[in-house]
Amino acid sequence: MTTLPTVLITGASSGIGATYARRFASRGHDLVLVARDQARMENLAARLREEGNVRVDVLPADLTQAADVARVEQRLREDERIGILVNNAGMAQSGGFVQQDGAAIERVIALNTTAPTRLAAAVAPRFAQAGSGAIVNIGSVVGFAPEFGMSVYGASKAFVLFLSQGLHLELSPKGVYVQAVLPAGTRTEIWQRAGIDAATLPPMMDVEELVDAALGGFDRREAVTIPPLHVAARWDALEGARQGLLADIRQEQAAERYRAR
Ligand SMILES: NC(=O)C1=CN([C@@H]2O[C@H](COP(=O)(O)OP(=O)(O)OC[C@H]3O[C@@H](n4cnc5c(N)ncnc54)[C@H](OP(=O)(O)O)[C@@H]3O)[C@@H](O)[C@H]2O)C=CC1
Ligand SMILES: CC(=O)[C@H](N)C(=O)O
Repeated sequence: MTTLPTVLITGASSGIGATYARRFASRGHDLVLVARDQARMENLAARLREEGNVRVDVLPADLTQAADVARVEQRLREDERIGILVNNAGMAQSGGFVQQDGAAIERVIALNTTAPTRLAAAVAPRFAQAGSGAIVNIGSVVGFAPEFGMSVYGASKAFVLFLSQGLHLELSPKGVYVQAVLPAGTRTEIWQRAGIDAATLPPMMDVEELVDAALGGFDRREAVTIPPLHVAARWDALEGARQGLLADIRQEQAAERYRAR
């Protein structure tokens, strides 16, 4: 019998992360749950153990704190049963750029970019050595949309997409699967935590629908999964335009329109 890899999920105490935990447990995977709220994760863990005969460990960590990130990195390096990392923990923010203070900006960047990058870096060498493993990074369609007026959050999610695409190119030839998942508005606590009244926003996707679609992309080994994108050809066109732009960049000379007359 093949042993399924253990899945370490960050932000597993609520929303998308807790739903991933339920879905992976129902597929028979053991889990390591990471977030700050230990009691909430213990509750979820107890339910999953009861329902699914799976092993569930709880690893409390504040991923904006370097020492806590280091403990999770250590677990990822040393626990060889862990074969899937879901980098899901994240936070949004309300208000425009001029309303953000430095500490709030730093928290968003630490949680949404530094932590997932460090956790991926902790596990990637072991996965590459083994020739297997998967890293799932939760981005957002906001990363495409400076128009949404969430510049720091959107930039952090653009980073997640870029990082995922870079890791996909580097690691897939070594047998490691990297997936970026880009949800749009999904009904979770993220809105309330950011001080945004979700009732004032257009209708959103249900969290189970989002995670089931993301897992559909995972099973098909998609590099980028965008559950709310209805016309898949739009993504292919964007990628095609990007490749076309790269083909027209020539580093030895400025473009004609910038040359002195
Ligand atoms: N819901 C949406 O509309 C969308 C969400 N996303 C992304 O999905 C991901 C999950 O968000 P979602 O489920 O919606 O939101 P939730 O607020 O429900 O979940 C966020 C999770 O992250 C954890 N978390 C927050 N701060 C920290 C921290 N400092 N250290 C460790 N864990 C932390 C929370 O747990 P705890 O408080 O216990 O630490 C919680 O488990 C995020 O990356 C978000 O950006 C992307 C697009 C749309
Ligand atoms: C707060 C948001 O904007 C949301 N989580 C998203 O990424 O769509």
